[in-house]
Amino acid sequence: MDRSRIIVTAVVLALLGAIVPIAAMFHFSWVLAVQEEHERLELFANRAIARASISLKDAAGALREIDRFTGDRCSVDHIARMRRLTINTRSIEEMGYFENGLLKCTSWGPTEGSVAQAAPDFTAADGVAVTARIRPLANQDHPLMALQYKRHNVLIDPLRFVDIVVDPDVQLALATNTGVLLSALNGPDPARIGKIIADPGKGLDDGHLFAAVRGTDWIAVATEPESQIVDSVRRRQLLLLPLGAFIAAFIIGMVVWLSRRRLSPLGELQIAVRKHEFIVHYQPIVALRTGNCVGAEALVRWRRPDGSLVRPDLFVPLAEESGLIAAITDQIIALVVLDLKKLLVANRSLHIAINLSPADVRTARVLPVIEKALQHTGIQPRQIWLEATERGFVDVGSARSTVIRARELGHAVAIDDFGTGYSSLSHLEGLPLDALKIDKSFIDTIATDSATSSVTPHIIDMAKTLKLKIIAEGVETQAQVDYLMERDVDYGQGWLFAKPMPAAEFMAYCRRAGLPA
Ligand SMILES: Nc1nc2c(ncn2[C@@H]2O[C@@H]3COP(=O)(O)O[C@H]4[C@@H](O)[C@H](n5cnc6c(=O)[nH]c(N)nc65)O[C@@H]4COP(=O)(O)O[C@H]3[C@H]2O)c(=O)[nH]1
Repeated sequence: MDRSRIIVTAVVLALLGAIVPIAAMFHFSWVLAVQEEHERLELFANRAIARASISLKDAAGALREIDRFTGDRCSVDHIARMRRLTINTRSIEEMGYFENGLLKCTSWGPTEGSVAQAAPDFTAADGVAVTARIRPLANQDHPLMALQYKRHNVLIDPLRFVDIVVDPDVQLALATNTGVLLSALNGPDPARIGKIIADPGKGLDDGHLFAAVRGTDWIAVATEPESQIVDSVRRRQLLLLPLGAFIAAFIIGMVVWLSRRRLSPLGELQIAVRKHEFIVHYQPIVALRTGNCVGAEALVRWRRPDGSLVRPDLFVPLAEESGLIAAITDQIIALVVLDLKKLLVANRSLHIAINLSPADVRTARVLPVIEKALQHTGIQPRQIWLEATERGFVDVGSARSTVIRARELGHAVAIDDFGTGYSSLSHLEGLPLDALKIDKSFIDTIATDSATSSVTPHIIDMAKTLKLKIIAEGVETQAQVDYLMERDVDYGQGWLFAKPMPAAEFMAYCRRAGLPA
């Protein structure tokens, strides 16, 4: 992902991180307020059911008691008994006695026997038959409910069933389980109640919150306008919005931190390692006397997703500092094998020099990696040279054991950029090296009157004393070649011969320049 895409992604994530938690808290405030209100409405509906059941139980008790009366029916005693029960039972408006399906007397006295017994809507669990709505002769506009047990019945004002204390904004309705509306409190909309009874539960309908509860014999519905929860929502918002703002700030902070990390050089390098964004260019090494190509130095390049190449001196120091260099070295080893296996197998005199970091030299970790990479390839270990700068040999003890082990495995080991650090002859004497690369800065002084120009012959002499092969690095002019050849320097590497190039070009170069016998 390139920088602009990372920035756009980070901005989008930060915006989402800011909006989503706050929007979620608005939503939760609403959901919690609705949930609480539903519970309150459910409580009212439950109370209405309990109230209706108590009323029904009282009325049924009165009916059973009058049924046990043994005297003459509709006698003074019978009527007086019915009246007493009517007065003492809160829910009962009137009690009546039927004979042959016609009302013969009530708690208020004998009747003319013209009122017929109403057909029941349902029979409750205790055997009491319920007729939901009957219109008494005395008050046709105010329907009552009739409960009937054997020959007696009682009339009940349905309002008694919802006779509970509720807020004025809460509307209550009670219906039979079969859906017949019995009574209502605070004037609920009958159409809405009808809809809710048909599908009882909790919810929001046309700006009204509702909760319906189904009892054994009844369904109670409590509703109220949605606007009633505004205060409750605000209260919750006051609590939850700071939490949302905190989460938003946390997410934005994380996005900024992660994107800065991702955009930092180290973050980019880590991703490059993970995505194997490295390639190898090969710079030919030539035999100065014949001009033949004897091998190449493998030089890493970081190919960015946009195709641009990053020079190693821009990222190798960071890779060494962060420890990522180990993974990069491993990838370079694998790439060298992949790129040049055929060429190396066909030309045993060719070698490829791989650069090791100081840590690689210190730990020797890289040796088994190379051993494994060469397995079953046909490439001989002596065709892989290992190069390390003077910095890699500072800790002589561990460097020495790595060099010894590398040479046991068949590799040649070269000291790179020689002369730029603090290596001295005595320092080198302790290391069983194979080759020495003279740094470009010394080659540059050849045929000049620079102050350091006198150092180059000393380095050459020193290498010869130690019987090391000498490779002159950064050769750019024929004058430098002539000078080096005069002093029997074996090999040269530099732009005069070729710049670092991809594997295919290097193979073509070798064919052109010729290979040693
Ligand atoms: N102006 C000029 N330059 C010349 C000439 N001949 C060669 N060079 C450059 O000198 C550098 C030689 O590599 P080095 O001394 O090992 O120095 C290397 C090496 O220390 C390090 N490096 C490169 N690849 C790797 C790698 O795979 N692993 C590790 N650990 N370090 C690497 O990065 C350094 C720089 O590598 P490069 O940028 O490829 O630069 C290369 C090469 O392109 C010339 O005639 N004129």
